[in-house]
Amino acid sequence: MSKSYTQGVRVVERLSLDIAPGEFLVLLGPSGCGKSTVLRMIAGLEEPTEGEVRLDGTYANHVHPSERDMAMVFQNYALYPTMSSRANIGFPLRIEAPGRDPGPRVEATARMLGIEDLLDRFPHQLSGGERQRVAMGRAIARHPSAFLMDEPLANLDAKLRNHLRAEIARLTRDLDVTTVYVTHDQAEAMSLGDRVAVLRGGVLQQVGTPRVVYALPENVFVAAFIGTPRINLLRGVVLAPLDGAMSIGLGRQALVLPEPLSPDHRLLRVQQGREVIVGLRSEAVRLARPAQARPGEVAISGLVEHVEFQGHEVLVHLNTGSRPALVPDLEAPRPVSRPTRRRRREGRVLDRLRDRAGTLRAGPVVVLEHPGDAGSERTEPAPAEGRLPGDLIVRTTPDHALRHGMHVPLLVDLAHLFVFDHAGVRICPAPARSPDLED
Ligand SMILES: Nc1ncnc2c1ncn2[C@@H]1O[C@H](COP(=O)(O)OP(=O)(O)OP(=O)(O)O)[C@@H](O)[C@H]1O
Repeated sequence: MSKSYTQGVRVVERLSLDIAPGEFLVLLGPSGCGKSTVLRMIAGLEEPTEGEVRLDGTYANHVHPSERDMAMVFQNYALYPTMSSRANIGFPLRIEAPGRDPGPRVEATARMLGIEDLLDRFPHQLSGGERQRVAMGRAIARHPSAFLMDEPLANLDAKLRNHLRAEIARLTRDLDVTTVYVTHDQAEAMSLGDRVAVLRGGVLQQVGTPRVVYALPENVFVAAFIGTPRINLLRGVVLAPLDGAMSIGLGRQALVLPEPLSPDHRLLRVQQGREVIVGLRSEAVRLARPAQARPGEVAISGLVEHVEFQGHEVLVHLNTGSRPALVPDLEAPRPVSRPTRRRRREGRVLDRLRDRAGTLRAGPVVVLEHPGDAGSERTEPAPAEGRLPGDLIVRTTPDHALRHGMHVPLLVDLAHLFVFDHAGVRICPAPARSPDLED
């Protein structure tokens, strides 16, 4: 299905998703990517501009929200301020079955959520977490066929969020109710979802189990959006000389691919001379000398730029002489200078062109700052605005005595190497190859 609010501008672009009965599906993406719009179309609060919503296989575009047997939970609780928790939880039951006493269901729901002692309080007498529990109670009490949750934990502090997250996971599992959950928090998505659907600019990028979207991201955006610390993305170039070992040049250094080449590495040969993006999660690199290399590990080195102490671990920001690839939607917003009149006019023309094209809000997944000069011997990485120095972040234990300016040896585990083409699409591991992870 697609959705346009203003004519021609699609905020959801040909999204196709099958949600299984009892499944917990998370819609994940940055602010404004269309998650809530998708949820509202499922709820019936918005009608798709094109396409179909099917409920249990039946065309349902025109089915009124109240007829869809779904319960929504919002970020802002949306409790009736003049009603007690008891009345709030019982409200949908009274609408559904007027004349029947909602009491027993309300009591049972409150027991399930551990909020029996809050039933006679009013919303202004409750904390944020308690209000959200009451809102959950109101959704659960009706025994709907689906829960739709729009960032229900966004207004709570981190500790409470973790606690309620665990509660939501337990409740939805126990109740076995199909749940669609919207969030921009990847950690929340990964810990809750049976599957995670990653959206960007209204376009579905990938849908899969948390394990698959983490281990086999289909493009640079998914790779960068999921996982902390964020994956390292370095601009590289594939070097495949006829008479020597194949390698991926990373500015000042290169990853030499061990012989015999693995099937995935062999496929990289067609990229010879082309710019690629190398993705290394922090677990793919360790601080160790070349002599300690295990099979499949190759040596590079880096200069310590910054050491981030986190207690149980340390994040080391290194300069390896490569240049980072930027993922536009994920970079910190840059200060916008006031547009000149000319630029404003150009903006309007662009908007009109975009309108006429009918789509697409999603630009390129990745931006290579200076296309064409990837192979050149630039030794200094160009630091992106607002970023910490260094092009590679490595996780290590706190017992390494590291200081700014130290030169340290590194081992890269090629089993954890991702390679994306210049447009950001994953080419290694090869997309067709699906290790046992793909389920
Ligand atoms: N009623 C509306 N009229 C016009 N544009 C809208 C309307 N609702 C949403 N939009 C636009 O549609 C796009 C998607 O919005 P949506 O709320 O679905 O995104 P989201 O991913 O849920 O974002 P957030 O996490 O910030 O809520 C945004 O650009 C938004 O400005």
